[in-house]
Amino acid sequence: MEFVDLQDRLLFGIPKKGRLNEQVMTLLQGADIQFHRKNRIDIALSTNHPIALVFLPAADIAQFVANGNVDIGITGQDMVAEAGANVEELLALGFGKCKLCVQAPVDSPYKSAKDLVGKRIATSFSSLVGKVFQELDAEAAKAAGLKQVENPTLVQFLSGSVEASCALGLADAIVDLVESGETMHAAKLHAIETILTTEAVLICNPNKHKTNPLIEKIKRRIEGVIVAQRYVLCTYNVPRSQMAEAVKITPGKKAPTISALETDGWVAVSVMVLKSKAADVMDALEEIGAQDILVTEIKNARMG
Ligand SMILES: Nc1ncnc2c1ncn2[C@@H]1O[C@H](COP(=O)(O)OP(=O)(O)OP(=O)(O)O)[C@@H](O)[C@H]1O
Ligand SMILES: O=P(O)(O)OC[C@H]1O[C@H](OP(=O)(O)OP(=O)(O)O)[C@H](O)[C@@H]1O
Ligand SMILES: [Mg+2]
Repeated sequence: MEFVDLQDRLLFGIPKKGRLNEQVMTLLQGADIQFHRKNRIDIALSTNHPIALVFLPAADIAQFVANGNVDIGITGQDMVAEAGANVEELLALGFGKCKLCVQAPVDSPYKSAKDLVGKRIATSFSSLVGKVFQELDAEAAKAAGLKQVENPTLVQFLSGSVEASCALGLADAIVDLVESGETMHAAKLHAIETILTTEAVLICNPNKHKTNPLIEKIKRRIEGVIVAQRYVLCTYNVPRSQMAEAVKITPGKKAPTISALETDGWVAVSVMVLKSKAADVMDALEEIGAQDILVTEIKNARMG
């Protein structure tokens, strides 16, 4: 194998496949972190920064960052919690949003996690789930005046297709991620408790952050890409008498930029608006007499 010289490069752990991969690739592109990845090689040197991208399973990234095998990385908060990894969360990225839920067959009598004490639970999150059920076991024992329960809950690790385990008779319930609920409903399961909510995060080894200005630069660039993805720029003209109303509708991220127009009694406003709210904002502005309302995409941003 060709020798890859990683000396003096910041190592950046990237999910190599799965739900987070595509969006992370978009972030890297937006942040202008260029690289060339050879087929089937999991380390790619950036061509315009002293960075090496290390493509890893999302589940391993938190531990790699905590151990200092890579300096920074992107993975889910669920993965950080499961690994019990000591990492610094630099930035929540706003994608990979889902919940880790206890799920039971819809035709089962289980209505809460407590009902599953002494039963069999299948999950890919055996460390987190083990802790949850250890506590529930202890509570059940205490309530019964015992030192410990006779039948401790059995938490069984499965690396994938966890939702099939109830139908296969392997488990009484499962703990797995839920986003749309499609997978859960297709397996005739329903959520009876949420253990945590999660999204993708940029993480860093706690000892590396303060010493490496490149980490701060990457964070700022990624932050800019996220703002640009989330917001649009709205400009409009409005009678000065309606300015207070207009500011209520478009308060902006910090404050709107307001400038006087040549036409007497009118002002021009330029303001950032959440993309998801843009159509409602345009309706509301029109109602108060605003004119020439334009919404434009933001390509990149740096906020104060
Ligand atoms: N349905 C989902 N919706 C949103 N985010 C999700 C979803 N499933 C997983 N994630 C997030 O993505 C992270 C990585 O999960 P993913 O399933 O992509 O990895 P994987 O299991 O290694 O890949 P694959 O499923 O391709 O084998 C999870 O830890 C979670 O944070
Ligand atoms: O609520 P939903 O929108 O259906 O999403 C939840 C599913 O997404 C993930 O699976 P993934 O697609 O990563 O497949 P996997 O089970 O092979 O990991 C997760 O493990 C759930 O099964
Ligand atoms: Mg998966």
